[in-house]
Amino acid sequence: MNVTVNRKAHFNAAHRLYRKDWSDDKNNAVFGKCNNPNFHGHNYELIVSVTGPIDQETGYVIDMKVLRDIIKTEVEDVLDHKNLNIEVPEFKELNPTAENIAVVIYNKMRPNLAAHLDLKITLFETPRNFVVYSGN
Ligand SMILES: Nc1nc2c(c(=O)[nH]1)N=C([C@H](O)[C@H](O)COP(=O)(O)OP(=O)(O)OP(=O)(O)O)CN2
Ligand SMILES: [Zn+2]
Repeated sequence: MNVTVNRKAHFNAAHRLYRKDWSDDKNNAVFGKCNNPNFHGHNYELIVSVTGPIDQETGYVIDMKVLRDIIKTEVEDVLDHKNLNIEVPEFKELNPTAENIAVVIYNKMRPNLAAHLDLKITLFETPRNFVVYSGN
């Protein structure tokens, strides 16, 4: 019997969507206002979902306090109030789209969880735009 434990978090970050190897015209055509050279920001809302069996002794799938601390260390401390393009090494050569941010968060969280637990990342970039990544 598997149960999913969910923990919400949030962070604020600035970014610019563009490719260095494209012309200004092409970046503007593809990314529009998201290609603003002076960057723009989002209030990202994150849901981290961990699925697995209930431990018969503790009644936990995972201790939510442990999950909270992993999110703080691996996500909030790294991304909150940062310029993703400039300050976060993973995005030096990777466009910080919602899709890529979700994959980066997954890859940072995954090693901190026991192998028998499944991980799903749901990331809201705006109240209406969100992505989901489960590692495949
Ligand atoms: N597939 C993706 N498409 C877009 C991404 C992305 O990460 N993945 N990102 C952006 C922009 O960064 C931003 O998210 C767009 O903001 P905006 O158009 O203002 O979105 P809103 O939901 O706030 O606005 P609406 O008025 O509801 O459209 C663009 N595309
Ligand atoms: Zn944006």
